[in-house]
Formats: sequence, C-alpha cells, structure tokens
Amino acid sequence: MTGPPKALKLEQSHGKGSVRVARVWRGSDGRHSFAEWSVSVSLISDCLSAYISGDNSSIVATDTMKNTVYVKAKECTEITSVEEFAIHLGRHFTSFYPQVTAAIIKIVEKPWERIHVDGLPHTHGFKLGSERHTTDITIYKHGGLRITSGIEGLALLKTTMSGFEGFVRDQYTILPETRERMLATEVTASWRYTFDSLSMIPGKPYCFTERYLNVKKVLVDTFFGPLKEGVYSPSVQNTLYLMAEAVLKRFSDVAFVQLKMPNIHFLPVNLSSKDNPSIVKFQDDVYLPTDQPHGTIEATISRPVSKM
Ligand SMILES: O=c1[nH]c(=O)c2[nH]c(=O)[nH]c2[nH]1
Repeated sequence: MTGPPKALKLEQSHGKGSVRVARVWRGSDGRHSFAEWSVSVSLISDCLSAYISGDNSSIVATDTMKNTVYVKAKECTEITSVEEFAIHLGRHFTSFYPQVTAAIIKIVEKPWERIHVDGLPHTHGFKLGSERHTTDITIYKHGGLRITSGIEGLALLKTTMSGFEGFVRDQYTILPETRERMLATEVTASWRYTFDSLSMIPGKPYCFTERYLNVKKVLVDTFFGPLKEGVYSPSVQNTLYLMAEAVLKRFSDVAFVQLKMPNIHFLPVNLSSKDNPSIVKFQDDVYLPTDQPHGTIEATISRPVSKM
C-alpha cells in the first residue's frame, strides 16, 4: 500500500448521505407496521491509494453502500428500530470488507404514527407526527461499538412558571428581570449508551424504541413538572440540567446526555401612539412569536468518572 508522501497527513472516510428507505411489516393478523428512514453511511477504510495515486481497487463504491441499505432493509423481517438497523448495516460493512476498519451509520426516522379512528388503531393508516428518533453508531472491525440515540425537533412550550433574574447587568443590558414569562424551546437530545462492544448489546426484550420513548417522557415530564402546579424554571440552563440529570438518574445504561435547547422568544406586545399611549398593554397575554434570533443553550452532562 502506498502511504502519503512524508509530512502530509491524510485522514479520510467516504460514504453515502441521506439514503431514504421505507419498510412495511405485514403482521399475520392484518396489522401493518411502517418505518421511514434517512440513512447515512460513512466508512473508514484502507483506500489511501485512491487519494494518493488514483488507484480505486480498494474503494467500496458509495453506490454499493446505497444498495446495501435496501438489501439490509429487506432482510429485516421483523419490526426493527433505527439502532438495530444501524448495527445490522454497520456489522455488514465491517465484516464483509477486509479494508473497512469502522462504519459510522446515522439514521433519522420520520415520525409516522398509527392513526386512530374513534379511539381504535387503524391497521394500515399513519399520519406524520413531529419529533424524530435518531441514532448515530460507530462499529469497529473487532466489535467495538459507540451507540448514541437521540431526539430532534421536540418543540415544548409552557405559558408560565418560568423567569429569568439575577443575570449580569452592564451598560448594554436592557432585558428586564422577570418571574413570569413564556418558555419555549425545540429540544435536540442525544444520549450515549454504555454498551461499548457488540457483545454487550442486550438481546430482546431490551428494546431501543421503548427506551427512546421512556427517555423522551422523562425529558418532557421534567420540563413541565406536575400536572397542575408545574415546576418553576429560573433559566433554560437550569431546566436543561435537571432534564439531563433525570435521564442519567433513571437509566443506568446511559453514559452521557447532550441537550441543545434554543430559547425561542415570545416577545411581549405593547402598542401605543402619540394620542393613545396604551392601544395594547401587555398583561402576559398577547405575544409576538419569533424564531430568530434565539438564545442557544447547549450542554453535555455525564456521570462522574470513578477514581478507582
Ligand atoms: O433562560 C435564559 N437563559 C439565558 O441565558 C438568557 N439570556 C437572555 O437574554 N434570556 C435568557 N433566558
């Protein structure tokens, strides 16, 4: 194998982005299940000669990667989570091709939800929901694994029990302190599982989809608090921390949680004219919704490292 000329360092990967695939599972009872995925494959492989001398003999074509997504979807004869599909795909690339040392698979699932008619589930009807289940896994040739699951686009809003006080005030600060405001965000969450080899992946009945739903519930419940009284949020930062902490406390197989929670502002509306100083006076009732600019608040919260 030809190495790069001395003094040049080459790190590379190649793959296929956003391969869209949909899969129907037809149950023997007539009930259909359905998933739609956007799959991105990236391979780390020994194909330096392609970069350095134009020799493509060790390149797995990205077109072949795309075809493999459809072959592996066909092979999933039972309802499959994005995590299981990513592992299935990653295992193929790392075991089938000697030159592939690692496969990075990212999947976003479109939120199709079974439709209910008069409270009863339809056998084959689905509607599009909102937040998306994601996964990002890396599989190494010798069975090492990094597996992350996540949520994208989880829009949450509460109309009270939020404030922001005691922050730095300087010559540029005009924001008033408040104990009463709207709190709105669109959560992007990801959490890394502690399983660090393929052999550690639990068999059924462990189910990544069920774990995804439970993590989402813990995040949402912590954001809103109890049904009637709610929970006071002194800042997005504090609420974010409590949400991540609740996930880490509840699920011992989660190593760390990353949360991105933009502070989406609803601005108080006050309208006045020269003749009428109070056409609309804000009384925590009429707001101007905005999406830009918004605060960007992000953190990764992990367990303390043991000092053993
Ligand atoms: O919860 C908040 N955190 C901030 O950092 C911030 N900054 C700001 O202007 N409003 C808010 N709200």
